[in-house]
Amino acid sequence: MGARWADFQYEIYLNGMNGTVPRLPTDLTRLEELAEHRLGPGPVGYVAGSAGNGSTERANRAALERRRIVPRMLRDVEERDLSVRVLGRTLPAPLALAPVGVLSIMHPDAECGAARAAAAQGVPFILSSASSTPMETVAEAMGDAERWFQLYWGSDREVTRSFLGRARAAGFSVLVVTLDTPLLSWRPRDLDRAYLPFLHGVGTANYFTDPAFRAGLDKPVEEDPNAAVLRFLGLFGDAAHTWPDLAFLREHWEGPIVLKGILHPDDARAAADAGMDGVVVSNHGGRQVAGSVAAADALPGVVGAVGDRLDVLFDSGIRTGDDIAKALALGARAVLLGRPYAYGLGLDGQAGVEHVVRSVLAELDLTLALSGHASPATLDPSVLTEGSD
Ligand SMILES: Cc1cc2nc3c(=O)[nH]c(=O)nc-3n(C[C@H](O)[C@H](O)[C@H](O)COP(=O)(O)O)c2cc1C
Ligand SMILES: O=C(O)C(=O)c1ccccc1
Repeated sequence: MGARWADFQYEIYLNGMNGTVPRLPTDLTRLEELAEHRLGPGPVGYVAGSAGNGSTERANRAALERRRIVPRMLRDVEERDLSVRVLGRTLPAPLALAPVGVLSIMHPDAECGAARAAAAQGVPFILSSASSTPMETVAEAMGDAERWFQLYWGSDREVTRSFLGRARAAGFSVLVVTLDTPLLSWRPRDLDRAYLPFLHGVGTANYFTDPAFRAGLDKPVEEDPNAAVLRFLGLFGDAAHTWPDLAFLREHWEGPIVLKGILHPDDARAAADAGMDGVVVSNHGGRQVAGSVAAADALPGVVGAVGDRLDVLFDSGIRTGDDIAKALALGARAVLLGRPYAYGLGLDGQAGVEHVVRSVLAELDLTLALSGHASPATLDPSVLTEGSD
């Protein structure tokens, strides 16, 4: 219920009566700067960095900030409910944690810390193929909480088939297939430091524990880790896939499938034609195509093309509760939160991720209430205006 999210505001003020203030800022746009000061330059550079000169990342923020909410008054927002129906399930709020690989570079609790935080708050956790912890270990840390698996759809069918079987057996219920990363982009912050976590064996846990992956190695991973890393780099992506290949995934995954990285209405139509259940409008947080269309600018076109055929989710640039409100008003059913929770993890482990989730949802609840909306259901494009800068 909405009130539950807004309770965080009172909790913070009440703690203040004992002289306690939050350990992390409640304006989540400040987390990046804090992380830059407190965390190692290689890891924070990897998370904060993006493609080219960063223009896509800046465009993502500008496209959200340019849109402004027009608040309405006297509409009875006393009882509020942020829950939404997405992919046949009810989520307590229109939010999931985005797949973010290699989280052990942020904090030793890594994916398990983030997953426990998501579980504690009732928000789905999307585990990356490139996690630093095997999927079974993360699943165990979550109990029966909602978890989705993100697939890097690589060039080895046996490894893909094995990942899908393992993910289903470990209780991951939705498959999120990332299409925008068949190759890593030109990322100057990482290039200038010659920093790539995988070369140090971070982010390869699902592969190194996988029977199909291991079967393709001449020597066990433990005996020749470099050969294993090279095999990982050779197969994690596949730039030769085309739309008909989706039939393979449809055949081997029983639950909902969501395609992540959709920016063109025709690609969204192709997803629906291929029997997919959802898309994530995303440019990977500006980390893949420098000069790409801002994700929020691509959202209305995709919603117009397929909004009545499948569920449209959104990420890339979400930093605040009002950003979420804007994405929902543009037609997204829910959003994924990326970098902010990775910084929260880096700065304060599981508690940091919970702080980030509770802050952004409290802010969303209060933003909706103060704008005249008791639930996401009344949001539509008419709620927004494009103010002059
Ligand atoms: C450090 C880092 C690692 C990421 N790893 C993955 C990944 O393994 N799989 C994936 O689909 N997306 C990955 N993403 C992209 C996120 O899922 C999401 O699309 C992006 O973070 C959204 O942009 P934002 O964080 O700027 O809002 C990663 C993003 C970051 C910052
Ligand atoms: O860094 C990323 O953005 C990313 O998505 C990724 C790609 C390959 C492996 C791990 C993460």
